[in-house]
Amino acid sequence: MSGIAFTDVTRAFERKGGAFQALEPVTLHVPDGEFVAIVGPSGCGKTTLLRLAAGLDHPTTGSVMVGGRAVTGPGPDRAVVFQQFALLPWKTVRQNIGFGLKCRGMSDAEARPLVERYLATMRLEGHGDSYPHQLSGGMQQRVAIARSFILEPEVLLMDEPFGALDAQTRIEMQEELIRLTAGQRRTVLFITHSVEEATYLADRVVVMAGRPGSVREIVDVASLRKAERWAERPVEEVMELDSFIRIRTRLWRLLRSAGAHRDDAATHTLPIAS
Ligand SMILES: Nc1ncnc2c1ncn2[C@@H]1O[C@H](COP(=O)(O)OP(=O)(O)OP(=O)(O)O)[C@@H](O)[C@H]1O
Repeated sequence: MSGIAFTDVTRAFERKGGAFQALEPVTLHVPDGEFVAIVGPSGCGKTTLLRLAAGLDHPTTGSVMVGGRAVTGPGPDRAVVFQQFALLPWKTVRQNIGFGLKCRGMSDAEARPLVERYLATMRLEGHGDSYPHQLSGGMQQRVAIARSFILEPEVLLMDEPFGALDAQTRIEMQEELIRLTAGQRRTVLFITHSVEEATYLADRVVVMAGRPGSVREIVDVASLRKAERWAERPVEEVMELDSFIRIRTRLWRLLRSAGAHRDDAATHTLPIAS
C-alpha cells in the first residue's frame, strides 16, 4: 500500500507580515502504483505539494497520507529525487549508490551485490570508482536515481529530475524510468515543466493553476498508453502518434489558461489572523 492522498490541503507561508496562500484546498488521490505527473505555471505550488508528501513540510490545514498513514516526516517508504543531484562529492559512484543501504545498517558485503546490480541497471558499469565530478550530468542523475531505487521505496517523488539534462540524455532517462517503473511498479509523483515528458511518462497528468495553487484539471493518459503500447515503443515514435499530439495539445491549452488565470489574479497575501 503506497497511495498518496492529499485531502483539502492548504499551505500558507508567512511573508511580509502576512500569510501568503500558496495552496488553496487541494484534494488529489494517487492510487497505489500509479504514475502521476504535475504540470503548472511557475509558482503554482508543485514543489510545495511534493514536499508535503515527502514530509519535508507540513500542511497548514488538511491531511497528507501515504500508504494510509498520515505523513509526519520523511520516511524510508518515500524517495525524493530533485533536479540538483545532491550526490556526495567526496564519495565514489559505488559509495553514493550504496550510501542509503549503509545508513540502514547493511554491511558492505551485503550491499555489494545490490550496488553492482544497480550499476549495471543504470548503465554505469566501469564508473563505480569514479567521483561525481568525473561524470556527465546524465550519468550523475543516473547515480542519483540508482541511489533512490536501491532502497526500493514504495513511493518516488521526483521534482524536475531531468530538467538540467541535455535533450538526448533526457529522452534516454525518460525511457529508463519507464523501464524501471514497469519492472517494479511504484507510486510516482513527478513534477515537470515539459508537457511532452508528462504525457510520455504519466498515467495521469495533473494541471495546476496558480495563486493560490489549485488543481485545474486531471488528464488521463493510461488508457491510451496501454491500448497503443507506448511503453514498448521508442519515445520519438510515441511523440509522433496522433493520440500523443492530441493529449499534448490539450495540456498546452489547459496550461495556457492556467497561466492566464494566474495573471488575472491579484496577489493573495492575507493578513495573519490575530
Ligand atoms: N518557504 C517558503 N516561504 C515563503 N513562500 C514560499 C516558500 N516556499 C514556497 N513559497 C511560495 O509558494 C509558491 C509556490 O511555490 P512552489 O515552489 O511550490 O511552486 P512551483 O510550482 O514548484 O514553482 P516552479 O515551477 O517555479 O518550481 C511560490 O509563490 C513560492 O514563492
